[in-house]
Formats: sequence, C-alpha cells, structure tokens
Amino acid sequence: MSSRGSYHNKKRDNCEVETHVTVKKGRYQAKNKKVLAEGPSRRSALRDDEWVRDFEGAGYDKDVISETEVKVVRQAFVCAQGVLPNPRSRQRDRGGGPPAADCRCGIFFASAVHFCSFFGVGSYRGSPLRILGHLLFRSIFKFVIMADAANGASDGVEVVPHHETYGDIHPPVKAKNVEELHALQKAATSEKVVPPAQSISKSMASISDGKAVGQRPRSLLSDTDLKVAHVLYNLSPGELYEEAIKYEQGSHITSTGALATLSGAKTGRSPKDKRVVKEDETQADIWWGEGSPNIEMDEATFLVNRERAVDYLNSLDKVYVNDQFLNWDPQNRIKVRIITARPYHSLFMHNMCIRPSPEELEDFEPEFTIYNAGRFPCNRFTHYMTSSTTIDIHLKRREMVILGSQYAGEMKKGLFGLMNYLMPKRGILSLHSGCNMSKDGQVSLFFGLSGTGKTTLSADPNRYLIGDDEHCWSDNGVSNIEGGCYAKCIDLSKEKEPEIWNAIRFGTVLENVVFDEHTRVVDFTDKSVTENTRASYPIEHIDNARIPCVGPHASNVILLTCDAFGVLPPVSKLTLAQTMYHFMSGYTALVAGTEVGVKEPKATFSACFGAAFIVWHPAKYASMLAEKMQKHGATAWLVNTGWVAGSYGTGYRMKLPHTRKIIDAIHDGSLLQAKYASTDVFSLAVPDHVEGVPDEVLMPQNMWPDKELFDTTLKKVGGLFKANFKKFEDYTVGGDKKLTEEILAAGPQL
Ligand SMILES: Nc1ncnc2c1ncn2[C@@H]1O[C@H](COP(=O)(O)OP(=O)(O)O)[C@@H](O)[C@H]1O
Ligand SMILES: C=C(OP(=O)(O)O)C(=O)O
Repeated sequence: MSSRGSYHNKKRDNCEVETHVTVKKGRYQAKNKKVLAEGPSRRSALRDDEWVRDFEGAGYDKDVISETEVKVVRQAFVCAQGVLPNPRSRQRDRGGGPPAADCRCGIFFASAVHFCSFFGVGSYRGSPLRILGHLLFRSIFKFVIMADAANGASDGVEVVPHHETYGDIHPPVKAKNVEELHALQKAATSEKVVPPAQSISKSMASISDGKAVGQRPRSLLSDTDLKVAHVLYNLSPGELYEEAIKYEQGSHITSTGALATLSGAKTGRSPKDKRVVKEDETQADIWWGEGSPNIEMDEATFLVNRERAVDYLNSLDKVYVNDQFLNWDPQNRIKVRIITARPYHSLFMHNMCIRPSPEELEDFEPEFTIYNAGRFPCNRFTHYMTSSTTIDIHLKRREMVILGSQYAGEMKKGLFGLMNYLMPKRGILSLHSGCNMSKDGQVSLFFGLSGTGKTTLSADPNRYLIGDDEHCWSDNGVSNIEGGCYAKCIDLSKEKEPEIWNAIRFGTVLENVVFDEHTRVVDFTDKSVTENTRASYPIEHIDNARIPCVGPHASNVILLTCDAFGVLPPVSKLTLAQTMYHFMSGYTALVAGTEVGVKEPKATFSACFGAAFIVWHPAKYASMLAEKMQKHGATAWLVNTGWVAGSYGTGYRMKLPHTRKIIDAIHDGSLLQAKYASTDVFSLAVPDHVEGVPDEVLMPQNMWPDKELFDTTLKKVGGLFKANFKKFEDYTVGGDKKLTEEILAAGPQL
C-alpha cells in the first residue's frame, strides 16, 4: 500500500492525495471510487489529526466520503510521504491513526482520574490533579474519536485502495481547497505589499481566557450530554469577527466591512438529505409520501446522528451558543438555541433570528435546539444515510442535528420547518414569503420559491420592509419569523438593488463570494465558488425596515413564479380558486446553486412555493390561505419573474425594472383599473397596460418569434401542471369538497 498513495506539495504546507478505492460491503464488491483529499505535509506544523478534520469538504466523490474512505486516503497519504511505515505491516496501526486499543486503556485511566477529581474524591477537588485528569480525559477522548474515524468504524465494510491518479476529476467547486479558493480571489494588485494582520486584541485574549463579556457557564446548556470546555455565549458581531478571523482560514473583512467566509463543499441546501423522525406523537400531522419533502427516519437513527454531532462538538475546544427568538408576534414567539462550531454560523444566526435583550435572556429555556456539527460528516453506512450529509429534525424532542454541511441556510430553513409545524397547529398560517407595507398600512405578501424574487422585490424604497422570506399570518395580522435577511448576491449591483447593496456592511456575513486580495472589493459577478453567493444581515441594515416586524392583514398576495419555459404572462390577476390552484402547484424553476446539484434553471413544482420546508399536507396551508384571503378581502396576482420571448436558453429573464413597475402598479391600485384579456390553456387574466412596461411584453406569445413553438410549449407546461396536481385530487380543502372541485377547474384546460 505504501506505493499506492502519492502526493504532491501544495502551496505552503498542504499536500493533496488521490487514490482509487474499492468499497466492499460484506462479501459483495460494491463499487470503485476515486477519492481526493488534502492534509498537512510532513514539514507542516499542523498536528497529524488535523488532517482528518481537514479532509471534510475536500472530497470530490459527490460528497460521499465515509470514515473508511478517510482512513484509506489518509493511509495512502502518510505512506506516500514516508511519515509512517506501511500501516498494513503493523497490526496496531491499522488505520494509520492512533491505535484505538491503546487509547481505550488510556481513556480508562484518564476517566478514573477525571471521575475522582471531578467529584472531589478525597482532597483532590480543585487540585492540579483534577485539572490534569480533566485535560487528560478531554485529549484522550478526542484521540479516540480520531482513532475510530481512522480505523473505519463501519461494520462489515472494507475499503481497498488501488492505483492513484491525478487531475481528471471535476470538483463541484473550481477550487480544490481553501488555499485555492483564496487564489481565486483576484490578484490584481498582488505585487503590492499587503500589510500584516493586526495582533490579537485584548478582548480576544479575554475570550480565550474564558472571561469574555456575555460568556455563560456551561451549566446553562440544555443538554446534559454536551460538556464542551468553553462556551462562547451570544457573542457580539465584533467578537465573532475576531473569532472567525483568528481561527478560521478563509475569513476576511471586505472593503465595506462585511465578514467574507466560505461554507466548504456545500454551497447550497441538501433537500435529499433532510429527514424527519417518524414517531407516535407527531407522525399523523406530517405529510409523508409522494411530493413530500419529509424523508422519514427512525428515532434510533436520529439518536445515533445526534450522538455523533454531540461527540464532535464535545471534542472541540469551544463552541458558540446563540439563544434567540423566532417570530415578532410576542404571543407566538419561540425560543431557540443554536450550538455551532463555527463563529460565522453564530454570526449568521445572530443576524437571522430575533436578537434578545439581556433581560429576555434571564431564565431563557430553549424550546428547540440545533446541534450544528456540519463540519463533521455523518457515517454513510448508518441506516437511512445516503451521503455524508444529513439534516435531521425530531419534532417531539424539539431538536435538529446537522452533519456534513456547513451551508448556513440549513439552519435558517430548518427553523422555518419547525415553524411550519408549530404555527398551523395553533391556527396560524406560516408563509414562505417576503412581506412589505405601504406608508398607509397596506400589506403585500410575496410568495416564491428560492430565487424568484422575494428578497429583491420586498426591499422597496417606497415601502416598509417587514421581512424577506418567512412570515406568519395570525388573527392579529402578519409577523416576520426572522430578524434578518439572506439575500442572493450574484450579479448584485448598486444601481439595480441599492437597498441590499447598502446592507452589506459591518455585521453582514458574505458567504462564498470572491474579492480582490488586496483591496477586499467584492466581485459580485464572480461565480467561481458558487452561483449561490449570499449576504446575511440584520433587518435593521435595510433603512426602511419596520421594527417590530409586524403589520396588519395582507391586501395583496403576490405569487412569484420563475417560469423557465417562458409561457406564463409577466403578471395576471387570479380568482380565489386560481390562487389555490397555483399555490398548491407551486410551479417555478429551481435556480442554479440554491440546492446542491442544480446547475441551470429547472422547472419544478414546489407546493405552497416552499415544499422543501412544509410539514403538514399542502392542503392545510392552502385552505388557511383561502380563508384568510376571503376574510380580509386580499387580491391575488401571479407574477412571472422568469423567462420571456422564449424558454431558458433562447429567451431572456424578465427585466427586473419591468417587474418592479408591475409591483408598483399592483401597489398603487392602477393595475386593478386595467382592461384584462384571458390567455389560452391557463385562462389567466392579463392586463393590457402597466405604466413603464412595453405593452407587448405583457402577453407572452407576442414576444416569441416562433408562435407554433409557443403553443406547443404552453400545452406542454399545461400537461405538466395536470400531471403534478393528480396527487392532490383526492384531498378536500378545509373539508369542503366543492372548493376542491372549484380549484381543480381553475387549472389548465387542454
Ligand atoms: N425580474 C426579476 N425579478 C426578481 N428578481 C430578478 C429578476 N431578474 C433577475 N432577478 C434576480 O433573481 C434573484 C432573486 O433572488 P431573491 O430575491 O434572493 O429570491 P428569493 O428571496 O425569492 O430567494 C436576484 O439575484 C435578482 O437580482
Ligand atoms: C436559504 C434559502 O432560501 P432562499 O433562497 O429563499 O433565501 C435556501 O433555499 O437555501
């Protein structure tokens, strides 16, 4: 095996190794795989076990990296360097990691010392022996985790390395590691001398000493299993900046003061890895089966993953804990605790959840806890796991576990899933929508799947922003669930989106953007890392945000669709039945980047314009929406922010200024005065004129050079709607069969 791995020196002290492995399950040969990883070279000052951690995110096998693969590549790596002798020739060092049996003897001894000292046996309480025992326990515990990983704990799975190759793989992001990501940052001014980093400030030193302002004793952690050495509790943005810059390679301050950071291999959500525990108390409430986003898992597997996450967090020197609120409606706010390993995740959640006052933190008892161990993979050979990523929600335990993804959006959208369960149970409608309000109190909701324009269109200089993504509609009116926004930044410009542009300043997290190495000016057009570049900022960064983020009942309900086929009109007025039909269908295009694997717009149906996040059957949300719209006399509109003059590839995306004019016409009431004509197939009411938009753009077929192609495409899309809606035909909306029939009739007629 020593000849099988090989390596080459990367910049500075990192090395890269690639090897082929044959994965065997029991007696069956499963498949050959190519695995690439990086780690410190023999000259590096990094500890050897850093290598295993660094491995995370460095694989290119479509993110399926198991501990056993870690072991194999690591073996190849160390052998190729000649750092360790051939592991196969030495029984004890089978995994190339620390010998686990020895570690276990060590842990027994250390545990004994730890136990005696911790519980103050004899006169040891507070003595140096106690401290020694504790330190020994922690470091050996950590060592055993690494040894287990390196030794491939998966039962019955054998991984056999064979020959090595280089350079013929296609990684999901262009850079292969953090160093290369840095290199992507333009070196336009590379010959200039870059000033050295500032020395660590006193406040950082005090954090390291455990005396930071805001630090809480660990006994306040809800979970008794979690006994990390150092809890950094509700740190301020400044403190989190310092933590990120000091401890996380890839963190930088941009020219406008934002914290630029990298989320690792995952730069979008992983919906196929989102699982919900099926257990007696909640299973009858949850939508399972065809079309549902809720992939079931059992309780035992949840506990395995939870333990893995907790063990990982325990092995760290410190964790970041945020205690915050969801929902600006004081009667229905939910207390959440987020435990993370990365300062950027803590800053992200500081921005995204509602920030408590010091008084509100007195007696804070979380109602839901996230264990974010996203840096560490799940074990792919655990039951139900299909990759090294898993996002698990246990509604009864009120817990969520993240393994194998550092994309911050998982936390935000995981909490949205929780609200989508809890709020309808209380008779409150939860909405995947943006929301804003005119100066005279007229509220608009902007429903839409990711990338359709909720954030962009709800940020309007003439209106108050209530929120960009997640809301509740109760008997009291609307309220934002969150305390911040998570805007897409690709192609962001000051001219087109000034509110978002100006929000990117100190306190903002910029995820996966590329910037000039010296000036730190961000290039928002650069997609080298991902198309899904993001900015997370507190809602106060939008000048005309309404604080508290609440408003009266909605007057306009705007369904945003990003039609990649280019057959839906830029705007149409909907009847109530059409609103229900389109709301339950949730037709749109998934745009590149937001979900793993989506490279170009892809037509999709996402019930309630957010199927990935709903928990109950879509009919429940639809009937609640119908009831609220009827009661409060709201008007509904379908706005296509997608393609015109042809499908994706031939046409072009609807111009943002034109969409803005359409939204303005909805808000100033002028659109209600227009003359309407009905379209073929979908029977949508299209206005003849919108101020500031060329009339010919309003009727889609006018823009298509090939009318016949338009007709066939329109019918094709109608057929897709019908096929998708079949799964809802047997449901009654709000127990009302007549309403269901009306909704079905409001669909396309072919
Ligand atoms: N006509 C349009 N309407 C809305 N957004 C558009 C339009 N054309 C391009 N875009 C771009 O599409 C993206 C919409 O993203 P965003 O507003 O964050 O969506 P969401 O909040 O629904 O996930 C933005 O990058 C925006 O600049
Ligand atoms: C965070 C997300 O939501 P949105 O794109 O709607 O902001 C996401 O879908 O990953």
